[in-house]
Amino acid sequence: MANAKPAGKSLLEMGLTANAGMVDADPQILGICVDSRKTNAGDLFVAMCGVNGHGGEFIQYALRMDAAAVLTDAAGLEIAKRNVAKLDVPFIISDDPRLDLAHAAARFYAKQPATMTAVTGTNGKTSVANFTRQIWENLGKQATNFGTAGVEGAYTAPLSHTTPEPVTLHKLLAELSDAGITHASMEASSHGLDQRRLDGVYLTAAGFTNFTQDHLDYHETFEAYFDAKAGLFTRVLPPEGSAVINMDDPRGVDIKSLAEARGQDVITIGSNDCDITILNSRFDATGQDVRFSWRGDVRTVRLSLIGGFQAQNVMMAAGLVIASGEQAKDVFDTLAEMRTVSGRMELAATRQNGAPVFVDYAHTPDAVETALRAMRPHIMGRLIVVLGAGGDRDTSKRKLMGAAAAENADVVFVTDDNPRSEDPASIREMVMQGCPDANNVGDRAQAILRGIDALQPGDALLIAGKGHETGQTIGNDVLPFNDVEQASVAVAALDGMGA
Ligand SMILES: CC(=O)N[C@H]1[C@@H](OP(=O)(O)OP(=O)(O)OC[C@H]2O[C@@H](n3ccc(=O)[nH]c3=O)[C@H](O)[C@@H]2O)O[C@H](CO)[C@@H](O)[C@@H]1O[C@H](C)C(=O)N[C@@H](C)C(=O)N[C@H](CCC(=O)O)C(=O)O
Ligand SMILES: Nc1ncnc2c1ncn2[C@@H]1O[C@H](COP(=O)(O)OP(=O)(O)OP(=O)(O)O)[C@@H](O)[C@H]1O
Ligand SMILES: N[C@H](CCC[C@H](N)C(=O)O)C(=O)O
Ligand SMILES: [Mg+2]
Repeated sequence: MANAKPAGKSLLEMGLTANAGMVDADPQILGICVDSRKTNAGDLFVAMCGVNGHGGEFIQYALRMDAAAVLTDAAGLEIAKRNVAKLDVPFIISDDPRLDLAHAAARFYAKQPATMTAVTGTNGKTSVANFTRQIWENLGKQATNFGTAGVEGAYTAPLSHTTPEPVTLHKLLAELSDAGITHASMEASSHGLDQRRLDGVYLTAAGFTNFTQDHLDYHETFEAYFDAKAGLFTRVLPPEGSAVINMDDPRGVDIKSLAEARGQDVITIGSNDCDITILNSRFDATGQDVRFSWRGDVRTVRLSLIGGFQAQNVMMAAGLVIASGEQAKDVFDTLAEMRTVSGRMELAATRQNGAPVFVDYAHTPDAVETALRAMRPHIMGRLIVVLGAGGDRDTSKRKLMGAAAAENADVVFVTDDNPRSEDPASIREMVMQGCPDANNVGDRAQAILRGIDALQPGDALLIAGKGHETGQTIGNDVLPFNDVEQASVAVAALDGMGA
């Protein structure tokens, strides 16, 4: 792996000016750190106000580790003054330390793939980012995508956040650049946007998929959640960038106005009178044929993907690639090559009687409804679903997820999905409030086995919520668990190993 750690930089080179402490000093900054427990000598320590407390409390410890400078806000400075006798390093006091951190990290690492896109929206970010990378690859580019499933494509690495925090993000971008990656597509989570994690990235284009309920535990109101997402267009994407917008979502029109007000070019996607218009679709057991137009020019493509929403995601990826400079015809010529994104409507196993088992990452009410409704035209028989809801996450979505399952599937199994610190039975009870007739089977492997056992010829099973995940988080333990593997094991157990 390339060593992306740059030589030291002065505060000035990082765009920072000291306005407290030793204001005349401009030390060489050797690294940037947001956690006092990981601070090294020579680091810029960034003390931010967080969910659990103010990072200002930890300035005293960072200084003991010989941090060379501190970036914080007025409250952080007051806390430091209380805890430290003499502030003998430069302090940068900012109204928005997270924003300054993002730009400082960009200047510190100072490299990124030249062509970069980001996508936001409640659902579809990972899928769009992955399809964008696949299109670039098919056009012969050195490309990666990164987000919930880590870094994928010509460069791979694990990630702990969907949108990495600025230091991790810009270190990664420098590594990608050093490894010869010229094109990268990333996910912009609402947490990441709210916390300014990607404000230092130079984007050529940005996409908006949709806006429905999730993460109200963090954002509290729908408007705050929407504003966080809108920040991708009002703050991060520069005026010379292009916005690619799903107009079938009711909030697409709002994003379009915001993008136009900023002077950005707009490419619209939708089923009516858009730049890319999905005119018609024909679904079968293995995929779909899509008839669409690009600025009036009609084409068809065969996609080996299950679910009409996946065609929307593919078209959004095509829009992002076109917006980033590729010829539309070349882009559309690659679409038949799109492969399933891991854990997104992925065919995990097929029973001897022909009934398929799909694994999907639907973990919001809208995604559960969308995924189940999207499967209907592909199947002839009943639709069975296994789902749960995560612990330590938006509790108000649980009942709604249960209701979406009851309304759109014929048989429902409610099970566990990363209960984390919560009591798993209580989470299932909250889901069951939306689907009182469902089967309540806590053990996920057991629920999958029972769902698969229920499959008759022509039926299909959707195992929702964990997608590509490889663990079940119970308390602080992460037990190995993979829905795709469990589906194969269950089919083999029921139909015989040779099945
Ligand atoms: C709720 C949330 O997003 N929290 C993020 C936030 O933490 P925070 O600032 O609130 O941290 P805090 O615990 O209040 O501490 C305040 C400050 O004191 C510092 N500190 C704390 C303790 C100490 O001993 N020393 C010290 O210096 C902390 O580093 C922090 O800077 O800023 C941190 C640094 O950027 C993030 O790592 C952290 O992500 C936490 C771990 C997290 O789990 N975030 C999830 C919810 C998240 O971001 N998810 C989205 C995807 C969601 C989705 O779409 O599904 C993502 O992009 O991954
Ligand atoms: N365009 C879409 N509209 C509605 N639902 C979608 C769409 N695309 C994907 N989904 C549903 O959402 C699930 C998650 O998809 P994906 O992982 O691409 O979204 P995400 O936005 O990255 O999610 P996360 O917030 O976890 O990062 C899919 O498994 C599918 O059920
Ligand atoms: N990135 C999302 C994914 C949730 C997936 C689901 N398996 C869960 O644990 O709730 C989150 O952390 O909210
Ligand atoms: Mg994602």
